[in-house]
Amino acid sequence: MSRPPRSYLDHNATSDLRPEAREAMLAALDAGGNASSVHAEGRAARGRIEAAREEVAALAGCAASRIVFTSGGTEANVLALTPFVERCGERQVLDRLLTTAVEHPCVLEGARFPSDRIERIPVTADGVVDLAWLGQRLATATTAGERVMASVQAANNETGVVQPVRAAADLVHVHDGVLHCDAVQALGKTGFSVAASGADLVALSAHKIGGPQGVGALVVSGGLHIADRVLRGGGQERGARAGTENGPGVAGFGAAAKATREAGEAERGRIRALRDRLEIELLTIAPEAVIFGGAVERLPNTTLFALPGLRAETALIAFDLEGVALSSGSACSSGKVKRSHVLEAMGVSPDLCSGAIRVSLGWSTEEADVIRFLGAFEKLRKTLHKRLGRAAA
Ligand SMILES: Cc1ncc(COP(=O)(O)O)c(C=O)c1O
Repeated sequence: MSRPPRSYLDHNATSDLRPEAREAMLAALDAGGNASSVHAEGRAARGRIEAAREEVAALAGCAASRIVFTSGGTEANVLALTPFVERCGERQVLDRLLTTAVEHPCVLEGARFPSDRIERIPVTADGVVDLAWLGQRLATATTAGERVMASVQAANNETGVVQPVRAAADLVHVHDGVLHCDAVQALGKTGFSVAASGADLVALSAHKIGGPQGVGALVVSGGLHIADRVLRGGGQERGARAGTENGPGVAGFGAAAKATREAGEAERGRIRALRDRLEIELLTIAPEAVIFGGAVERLPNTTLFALPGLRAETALIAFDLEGVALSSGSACSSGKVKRSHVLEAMGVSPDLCSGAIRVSLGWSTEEADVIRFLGAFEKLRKTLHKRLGRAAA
Protein backbone atom coordinates (compact mmCIF):
# COMPACT_ATOMS: atom_id res chain seq x y z
CA MET A 1 0.00 0.00 0.00
CA SER A 2 1.47 3.38 -0.93
CA ARG A 3 1.70 5.90 1.90
CA PRO A 4 -0.37 9.07 1.67
CA PRO A 5 1.88 12.07 1.05
CA ARG A 6 1.31 13.36 4.58
CA SER A 7 3.05 12.76 7.88
CA TYR A 8 0.96 13.22 10.99
CA LEU A 9 3.36 14.09 13.82
CA ASP A 10 0.93 15.59 16.31
CA HIS A 11 0.06 12.60 18.50
CA ASN A 12 0.14 14.66 21.71
CA ALA A 13 -2.80 16.65 20.33
CA THR A 14 -4.63 13.47 19.37
CA SER A 15 -3.28 10.11 18.26
CA ASP A 16 -4.48 8.18 15.23
CA LEU A 17 -7.37 5.86 16.06
CA ARG A 18 -6.11 2.32 16.56
CA PRO A 19 -7.93 -0.22 14.33
CA GLU A 20 -8.79 -2.28 17.43
CA ALA A 21 -10.59 0.75 18.91
CA ARG A 22 -12.47 1.43 15.71
CA GLU A 23 -13.63 -2.17 15.51
CA ALA A 24 -14.80 -2.21 19.14
CA MET A 25 -16.69 1.06 18.66
CA LEU A 26 -18.44 -0.11 15.52
CA ALA A 27 -19.50 -3.32 17.25
CA ALA A 28 -20.85 -1.36 20.23
CA LEU A 29 -22.67 1.12 17.96
CA ASP A 30 -24.30 -1.76 16.11
CA ALA A 31 -25.23 -3.60 19.31
CA GLY A 32 -26.84 -0.57 21.01
CA GLY A 33 -28.42 -0.93 24.46
CA ASN A 34 -28.21 1.26 27.56
CA ALA A 35 -25.96 -0.13 30.29
CA SER A 36 -28.49 0.90 32.96
CA SER A 37 -31.25 -1.30 31.49
CA VAL A 38 -31.96 -4.76 32.87
CA HIS A 39 -32.86 -6.47 29.57
CA ALA A 40 -30.40 -8.52 27.51
CA GLU A 41 -29.34 -5.56 25.33
CA GLY A 42 -28.69 -3.49 28.46
CA ARG A 43 -26.77 -6.29 30.14
CA ALA A 44 -24.61 -6.71 27.03
CA ALA A 45 -23.89 -2.95 26.99
CA ARG A 46 -22.96 -3.17 30.69
CA GLY A 47 -20.69 -6.11 29.91
CA ARG A 48 -18.81 -4.09 27.27
CA ILE A 49 -18.32 -1.18 29.68
CA GLU A 50 -17.07 -3.42 32.48
CA ALA A 51 -14.70 -5.25 30.10
CA ALA A 52 -13.32 -1.87 28.99
CA ARG A 53 -12.94 -0.83 32.65
CA GLU A 54 -10.79 -3.92 33.24
CA GLU A 55 -8.62 -3.09 30.22
CA VAL A 56 -8.11 0.55 31.18
CA ALA A 57 -7.28 -0.56 34.73
CA ALA A 58 -4.77 -3.12 33.42
CA LEU A 59 -2.98 -0.42 31.42
CA ALA A 60 -3.18 2.20 34.18
CA GLY A 61 -2.13 -0.13 37.00
CA CYS A 62 -5.11 0.25 39.30
CA ALA A 63 -8.20 -1.67 40.41
CA ALA A 64 -11.05 -1.51 37.90
CA SER A 65 -13.43 -0.54 40.69
CA ARG A 66 -11.58 2.78 41.13
CA ILE A 67 -12.23 3.97 37.55
CA VAL A 68 -14.90 6.59 36.78
CA PHE A 69 -15.47 7.06 33.05
CA THR A 70 -15.84 10.68 31.92
CA SER A 71 -16.11 12.68 28.71
CA GLY A 72 -12.33 13.07 28.53
CA GLY A 73 -9.21 14.17 30.34
CA THR A 74 -10.60 17.66 30.88
CA GLU A 75 -13.68 16.43 32.73
CA ALA A 76 -11.58 13.96 34.74
CA ASN A 77 -9.31 16.77 35.92
CA VAL A 78 -12.18 19.12 36.71
CA LEU A 79 -13.98 16.34 38.63
CA ALA A 80 -10.84 15.66 40.67
CA LEU A 81 -9.95 19.25 41.49
CA THR A 82 -12.52 19.97 44.18
CA PRO A 83 -11.91 20.90 47.81
CA PHE A 84 -14.74 18.58 48.91
CA VAL A 85 -13.69 14.97 49.42
CA GLU A 86 -14.60 12.01 51.57
CA ARG A 87 -11.60 10.14 52.95
CA CYS A 88 -12.04 6.78 54.61
CA GLY A 89 -15.68 7.67 55.27
CA GLU A 90 -14.94 11.12 56.73
CA ARG A 91 -16.03 14.29 54.90
CA GLN A 92 -13.14 16.74 54.58
CA VAL A 93 -12.61 20.16 53.07
CA LEU A 94 -9.20 20.80 51.52
CA ASP A 95 -8.03 24.35 52.20
CA ARG A 96 -5.64 24.95 49.35
CA LEU A 97 -4.63 23.73 45.89
CA LEU A 98 -0.99 23.78 44.80
CA THR A 99 -0.56 23.11 41.07
CA THR A 100 2.61 23.19 39.01
CA ALA A 101 2.94 26.21 36.75
CA VAL A 102 3.15 23.92 33.70
CA GLU A 103 -0.19 22.07 34.03
CA HIS A 104 -2.59 21.80 31.11
CA PRO A 105 -5.05 24.74 30.93
CA CYS A 106 -7.91 22.46 32.04
CA VAL A 107 -6.13 22.07 35.40
CA LEU A 108 -5.05 25.71 35.69
CA GLU A 109 -8.46 27.08 34.70
CA GLY A 110 -10.80 24.22 35.56
CA ALA A 111 -9.94 23.65 39.23
CA ARG A 112 -12.98 24.10 41.44
CA PHE A 113 -11.12 25.83 44.28
CA PRO A 114 -11.63 29.54 45.04
CA SER A 115 -8.95 31.40 43.05
CA ASP A 116 -7.40 32.93 46.18
CA ARG A 117 -6.82 29.36 47.43
CA ILE A 118 -4.77 28.26 44.41
CA GLU A 119 -0.99 28.64 44.22
CA ARG A 120 1.48 27.69 41.48
CA ILE A 121 4.44 25.43 42.22
CA PRO A 122 7.45 26.70 40.24
CA VAL A 123 9.48 24.53 37.88
CA THR A 124 13.20 24.49 37.10
CA ALA A 125 14.67 25.74 33.80
CA ASP A 126 14.29 22.14 32.56
CA GLY A 127 10.59 22.15 33.41
CA VAL A 128 10.79 19.84 36.42
CA VAL A 129 8.63 20.61 39.46
CA ASP A 130 10.52 22.25 42.33
CA LEU A 131 10.05 19.66 45.07
CA ALA A 132 11.96 21.73 47.64
CA TRP A 133 9.44 24.56 47.15
CA LEU A 134 6.56 22.09 47.46
CA GLY A 135 8.00 20.58 50.66
CA GLN A 136 8.39 23.98 52.27
CA ARG A 137 4.91 25.15 51.25
CA LEU A 138 3.35 21.96 52.60
CA ALA A 139 5.19 22.44 55.90
CA THR A 140 3.91 26.03 56.20
CA ALA A 141 0.39 24.88 55.40
CA THR A 142 0.55 22.14 58.05
CA THR A 143 1.79 24.66 60.62
CA ALA A 144 -1.19 26.88 59.72
CA GLY A 145 -3.53 23.90 60.20
CA GLU A 146 -4.36 23.71 56.48
CA ARG A 147 -4.97 20.59 54.40
CA VAL A 148 -3.68 20.68 50.86
CA MET A 149 -4.41 19.12 47.49
CA ALA A 150 -1.42 19.22 45.14
CA SER A 151 -1.61 18.66 41.41
CA VAL A 152 1.47 17.39 39.61
CA GLN A 153 1.17 16.13 36.03
CA ALA A 154 2.91 12.89 35.05
CA ALA A 155 4.28 14.34 31.81
CA ASN A 156 3.95 17.65 30.05
CA ASN A 157 2.02 17.84 26.78
CA GLU A 158 4.34 20.47 25.27
CA THR A 159 7.86 19.48 26.33
CA GLY A 160 7.20 15.84 27.26
CA VAL A 161 9.10 16.41 30.51
CA VAL A 162 8.30 13.66 33.03
CA GLN A 163 7.63 14.77 36.61
CA PRO A 164 8.71 13.03 39.82
CA VAL A 165 5.13 12.16 40.79
CA ARG A 166 6.06 9.48 43.34
CA ALA A 167 8.33 11.90 45.24
CA ALA A 168 5.59 14.55 45.15
CA ALA A 169 3.02 12.01 46.42
CA ASP A 170 5.28 10.97 49.30
CA LEU A 171 5.77 14.62 50.32
CA VAL A 172 2.05 15.38 50.11
CA HIS A 173 1.11 12.29 52.11
CA VAL A 174 3.55 13.15 54.92
CA HIS A 175 1.42 16.28 55.31
CA ASP A 176 -1.87 14.36 55.16
CA GLY A 177 -2.72 15.94 51.79
CA VAL A 178 -4.18 14.60 48.55
CA LEU A 179 -2.20 14.28 45.32
CA HIS A 180 -3.89 14.71 41.97
CA CYS A 181 -2.00 13.72 38.85
CA ASP A 182 -2.88 14.50 35.25
CA ALA A 183 -1.50 11.40 33.51
CA VAL A 184 -3.20 12.08 30.18
CA GLN A 185 0.08 12.32 28.27
CA ALA A 186 2.01 9.68 30.21
CA LEU A 187 -0.46 6.81 29.95
CA GLY A 188 0.89 4.23 27.52
CA LYS A 189 3.84 6.41 26.47
CA THR A 190 5.79 5.51 29.60
CA GLY A 191 5.42 2.67 32.07
CA PHE A 192 3.18 5.00 34.14
CA SER A 193 1.15 3.16 36.75
CA VAL A 194 -1.33 4.66 39.18
CA ALA A 195 -0.16 2.29 41.93
CA ALA A 196 3.53 3.13 41.48
CA SER A 197 2.83 6.88 41.20
CA GLY A 198 1.29 7.02 44.68
CA ALA A 199 -1.25 9.58 43.40
CA ASP A 200 -4.76 9.58 44.88
CA LEU A 201 -6.57 11.00 41.85
CA VAL A 202 -5.39 10.33 38.31
CA ALA A 203 -6.85 11.70 35.06
CA LEU A 204 -6.66 9.70 31.81
CA SER A 205 -7.82 10.29 28.24
CA ALA A 206 -8.61 7.78 25.48
CA HIS A 207 -7.60 9.79 22.43
CA LYS A 208 -3.97 10.12 23.45
CA ILE A 209 -3.50 6.34 23.27
CA GLY A 210 -5.31 5.64 20.01
CA GLY A 211 -8.83 5.58 21.43
CA PRO A 212 -11.69 7.92 20.51
CA GLN A 213 -11.96 11.60 21.41
CA GLY A 214 -14.47 12.57 24.10
CA VAL A 215 -13.78 9.70 26.52
CA GLY A 216 -11.57 9.65 29.59
CA ALA A 217 -11.41 8.43 33.13
CA LEU A 218 -10.67 9.54 36.65
CA VAL A 219 -9.02 6.98 38.90
CA VAL A 220 -10.07 7.62 42.49
CA SER A 221 -7.83 5.74 44.95
CA GLY A 222 -6.51 6.08 48.48
CA GLY A 223 -9.83 5.55 50.26
CA LEU A 224 -11.13 8.72 48.58
CA HIS A 225 -14.53 9.68 47.23
CA ILE A 226 -15.32 12.89 45.36
CA ALA A 227 -17.94 14.62 47.49
CA ASP A 228 -18.78 17.26 44.88
CA ARG A 229 -19.79 15.83 41.51
CA VAL A 230 -19.70 17.81 38.28
CA LEU A 231 -22.60 16.00 36.60
CA ARG A 232 -25.52 15.16 38.89
CA GLY A 233 -28.62 13.15 38.19
CA GLY A 234 -28.52 9.42 37.58
CA GLY A 235 -26.43 7.03 39.63
CA GLN A 236 -24.10 5.96 36.82
CA GLU A 237 -20.42 5.31 37.51
CA ARG A 238 -21.22 4.30 41.10
CA GLY A 239 -22.73 7.71 41.74
CA ALA A 240 -19.59 9.67 40.81
CA ARG A 241 -20.72 10.86 37.37
CA ALA A 242 -24.30 11.03 36.20
CA GLY A 243 -25.32 10.50 32.59
CA THR A 244 -25.63 7.52 30.26
CA GLU A 245 -22.12 6.26 29.62
CA ASN A 246 -20.65 6.73 26.16
CA GLY A 247 -20.84 2.98 25.50
CA PRO A 248 -19.13 2.93 22.07
CA GLY A 249 -16.52 5.44 23.23
CA VAL A 250 -15.77 3.48 26.38
CA ALA A 251 -15.50 0.26 24.35
CA GLY A 252 -13.01 2.06 22.07
CA PHE A 253 -11.04 3.26 25.12
CA GLY A 254 -10.86 -0.31 26.43
CA ALA A 255 -9.70 -1.69 23.08
CA ALA A 256 -7.07 1.05 22.71
CA ALA A 257 -5.85 0.36 26.26
CA LYS A 258 -5.53 -3.36 25.50
CA ALA A 259 -3.68 -2.69 22.23
CA THR A 260 -1.38 -0.17 23.96
CA ARG A 261 -0.62 -2.60 26.79
CA GLU A 262 0.10 -5.43 24.38
CA ALA A 263 2.30 -3.23 22.17
CA GLY A 264 4.11 -2.28 25.40
CA GLU A 265 7.81 -1.58 25.59
CA ALA A 266 8.46 -2.80 22.03
CA GLU A 267 6.30 0.01 20.61
CA ARG A 268 7.71 2.61 23.01
CA GLY A 269 11.27 1.57 22.10
CA ARG A 270 10.52 1.82 18.39
CA ILE A 271 9.04 5.30 18.81
CA ARG A 272 11.94 6.39 21.03
CA ALA A 273 14.48 5.26 18.41
CA LEU A 274 12.65 7.29 15.72
CA ARG A 275 12.43 10.35 17.98
CA ASP A 276 16.10 10.11 18.98
CA ARG A 277 17.13 9.86 15.33
CA LEU A 278 14.94 12.86 14.51
CA GLU A 279 16.64 14.91 17.23
CA ILE A 280 20.18 13.89 16.23
CA GLU A 281 19.53 14.79 12.60
CA LEU A 282 17.68 17.99 13.50
CA LEU A 283 20.72 19.16 15.48
CA THR A 284 23.03 18.13 12.64
CA ILE A 285 21.02 20.26 10.20
CA ALA A 286 20.68 23.13 12.68
CA PRO A 287 23.22 23.06 15.54
CA GLU A 288 21.70 26.33 16.81
CA ALA A 289 18.32 24.64 17.50
CA VAL A 290 17.20 24.43 21.12
CA ILE A 291 15.41 21.30 22.37
CA PHE A 292 13.41 22.15 25.47
CA GLY A 293 13.76 19.80 28.44
CA GLY A 294 16.45 17.94 26.48
CA ALA A 295 18.59 17.36 29.57
CA VAL A 296 15.92 15.62 31.66
CA GLU A 297 13.64 12.60 31.36
CA ARG A 298 11.01 13.13 28.69
CA LEU A 299 8.28 11.15 26.95
CA PRO A 300 9.88 8.98 24.27
CA ASN A 301 7.68 10.46 21.52
CA THR A 302 8.03 14.22 22.06
CA THR A 303 10.41 16.93 20.83
CA LEU A 304 9.72 20.60 21.48
CA PHE A 305 12.27 22.77 19.72
CA ALA A 306 12.91 26.30 18.52
CA LEU A 307 15.25 27.93 16.02
CA PRO A 308 16.33 31.49 16.76
CA GLY A 309 14.58 33.80 14.28
CA LEU A 310 11.89 31.28 13.28
CA ARG A 311 8.26 32.06 14.12
CA ALA A 312 5.96 29.15 14.85
CA GLU A 313 3.04 30.50 12.78
CA THR A 314 5.17 30.67 9.63
CA ALA A 315 6.91 27.37 10.29
CA LEU A 316 3.69 25.42 10.92
CA ILE A 317 2.24 26.58 7.60
CA ALA A 318 5.49 25.74 5.78
CA PHE A 319 5.54 22.25 7.33
CA ASP A 320 1.88 21.74 6.50
CA LEU A 321 2.51 22.63 2.85
CA GLU A 322 5.29 20.03 2.83
CA GLY A 323 2.83 17.44 4.14
CA VAL A 324 3.94 17.45 7.79
CA ALA A 325 1.34 18.08 10.51
CA LEU A 326 2.85 19.65 13.64
CA SER A 327 1.74 21.93 16.46
CA SER A 328 3.26 24.82 18.27
CA GLY A 329 3.92 23.95 21.89
CA SER A 330 0.83 25.48 23.33
CA ALA A 331 -1.89 25.21 20.70
CA CYS A 332 -3.70 22.23 22.16
CA SER A 333 -7.20 23.44 21.61
CA SER A 334 -7.34 26.62 19.60
CA GLY A 335 -5.24 26.19 16.49
CA LYS A 336 -3.92 29.67 17.34
CA VAL A 337 -0.33 30.17 18.37
CA LYS A 338 -0.08 31.96 21.69
CA ARG A 339 2.95 32.14 23.89
CA SER A 340 3.45 28.97 25.89
CA HIS A 341 2.88 29.32 29.64
CA VAL A 342 5.01 26.18 30.02
CA LEU A 343 8.06 27.75 28.40
CA GLU A 344 7.42 31.00 30.24
CA ALA A 345 7.45 29.09 33.55
CA MET A 346 10.78 27.55 32.48
CA GLY A 347 12.20 31.05 31.99
CA VAL A 348 12.57 30.76 28.19
CA SER A 349 12.94 34.13 26.40
CA PRO A 350 9.79 35.47 24.68
CA ASP A 351 11.57 35.28 21.33
CA LEU A 352 12.30 31.55 21.58
CA CYS A 353 8.87 30.91 23.17
CA SER A 354 7.09 32.24 20.12
CA GLY A 355 9.07 29.94 17.83
CA ALA A 356 8.51 26.67 19.68
CA ILE A 357 7.38 23.77 17.50
CA ARG A 358 6.26 20.40 18.82
CA VAL A 359 6.84 17.11 17.06
CA SER A 360 5.02 14.20 18.68
CA LEU A 361 5.20 10.68 17.32
CA GLY A 362 2.83 7.80 17.90
CA TRP A 363 1.93 4.20 17.23
CA SER A 364 1.38 4.80 13.50
CA THR A 365 4.59 6.80 12.91
CA GLU A 366 7.09 5.29 10.50
CA GLU A 367 10.63 6.10 9.42
CA ALA A 368 9.26 7.78 6.25
CA ASP A 369 7.48 10.34 8.44
CA VAL A 370 10.69 11.30 10.21
CA ILE A 371 12.48 11.58 6.87
CA ARG A 372 9.70 13.80 5.48
CA PHE A 373 9.92 16.02 8.58
CA LEU A 374 13.71 16.33 8.27
CA GLY A 375 13.48 17.21 4.56
CA ALA A 376 10.93 19.92 5.27
CA PHE A 377 12.97 21.20 8.20
CA GLU A 378 16.14 21.51 6.14
CA LYS A 379 14.28 23.44 3.44
CA LEU A 380 12.71 25.75 6.01
CA ARG A 381 16.05 26.48 7.66
CA LYS A 382 17.62 27.38 4.29
CA THR A 383 14.77 29.80 3.60
CA LEU A 384 15.14 31.29 7.07
CA HIS A 385 18.86 31.81 6.64
CA LYS A 386 18.32 33.41 3.25
CA ARG A 387 15.78 35.76 4.82
CA LEU A 388 18.14 36.59 7.67
CA GLY A 389 20.89 37.21 5.12
CA ARG A 390 23.12 34.42 6.35
CA ALA A 391 24.54 31.48 4.43
CA ALA A 392 22.98 28.21 5.56
CA ALA A 393 25.69 25.95 6.88
C1 LIG B 1 -1.79 16.97 29.79
C2 LIG B 1 -3.20 17.04 29.29
N1 LIG B 1 -4.20 17.03 30.18
C3 LIG B 1 -5.48 17.08 29.79
C4 LIG B 1 -5.83 17.14 28.46
C5 LIG B 1 -7.28 17.18 28.08
O1 LIG B 1 -7.72 15.92 27.67
P1 LIG B 1 -9.04 15.79 26.75
O2 LIG B 1 -8.66 16.30 25.40
O3 LIG B 1 -9.35 14.33 26.75
O4 LIG B 1 -10.09 16.60 27.41
C6 LIG B 1 -4.82 17.16 27.50
C7 LIG B 1 -5.15 17.30 26.05
O5 LIG B 1 -4.34 17.74 25.26
C8 LIG B 1 -3.46 17.10 27.92
O6 LIG B 1 -2.47 17.12 27.04
